[in-house]
Amino acid sequence: MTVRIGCRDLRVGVRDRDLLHVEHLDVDAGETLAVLGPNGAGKSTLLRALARIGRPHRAGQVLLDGRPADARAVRAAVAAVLQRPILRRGTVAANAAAGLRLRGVGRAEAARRSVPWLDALGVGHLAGRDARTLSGGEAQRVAIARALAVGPRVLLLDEPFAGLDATTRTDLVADLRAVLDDLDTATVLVTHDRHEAHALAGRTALLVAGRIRQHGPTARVLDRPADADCAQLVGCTNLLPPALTGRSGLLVARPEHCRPLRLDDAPPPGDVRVPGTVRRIVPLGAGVRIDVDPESGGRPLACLVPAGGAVGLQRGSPTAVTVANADLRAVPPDA
Ligand SMILES: Nc1ncnc2c1ncn2[C@@H]1O[C@H](COP(=O)(O)OP(=O)(O)OP(=O)(O)O)[C@@H](O)[C@H]1O
Repeated sequence: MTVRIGCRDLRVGVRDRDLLHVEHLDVDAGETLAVLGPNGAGKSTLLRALARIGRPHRAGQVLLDGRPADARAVRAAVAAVLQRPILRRGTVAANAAAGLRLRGVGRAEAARRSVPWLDALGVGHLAGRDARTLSGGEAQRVAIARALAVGPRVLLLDEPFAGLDATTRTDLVADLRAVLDDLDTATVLVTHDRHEAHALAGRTALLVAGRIRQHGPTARVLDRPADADCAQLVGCTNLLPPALTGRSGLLVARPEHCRPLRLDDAPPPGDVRVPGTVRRIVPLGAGVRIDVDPESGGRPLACLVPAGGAVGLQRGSPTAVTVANADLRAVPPDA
């Protein structure tokens, strides 16, 4: 694999405040890297700095093919898709061709090269439609087709699925995955959704407060959070300090791995068991979320169980949140 785009010691700031400081990031040709972070972490700032658009970065370098690249070289290599697609007046076909037209390609050639991307993204049948009449999901597909039509060496996606309903999002994620699998484009996907990272990216970087806290193969990052902030990002939202578990060190667990048992049910040996009281029960369609206040105090623990899993429990019921040893992860305590 060859490194297609990267950065070294990249800093972006306002006045005396650094919004972003990324020491080292590389994305290979044909690879998708997810940048996962909470609101305000600096994800869009990183994407814009990589694309060399907007505010100039304060320090550091953006690399293309391993060498420092100026804004012109980066812009020639990169196509970006933003959270809310901006489509121009005119037909869907004209919008899909717009990136190529901007790069000086003639009208007929631009149409010839862009129409297959509309087909690949499942919106070929809308080619003649006024682009401003499209739904959010359709518009996002056209925006992705427009970006891919230019044959970008680097594709930057800034929360491209935000604002889409669950079914539309799942369909688009699957279609995009199939398209990207056939390209040697280096793709950076910014998202706050770990499921999107899992579906699309071989590697994931967790960005917290402008810094990369953890970085590695997506499956490993999602399964082995490096600290409590990373644990929250990857869905291990239950914090189990020693006072709750009797064990040394901070443990974390996913709600789907926590079960509210009756107080007199003996958990299998080795499982952690936290006695408490049901705080609330929230039906969530296919499942039920049961929040439990631990007896010894601290933040409530969330249990996600299949529908029917709350039988016999109500607000105020005594219970014991139980987690199998294999589902617990140890993280260092906050610095
Ligand atoms: N011009 C600016 N002046 C001051 N602060 C700014 C400016 N632009 C961005 N910021 C701050 O920089 C931080 C990072 O913003 P950014 O948009 O990159 O976050 P993000 O991770 O993409 O968030 P979201 O998920 O909400 O889109 C935020 O705290 C934001 O308020």
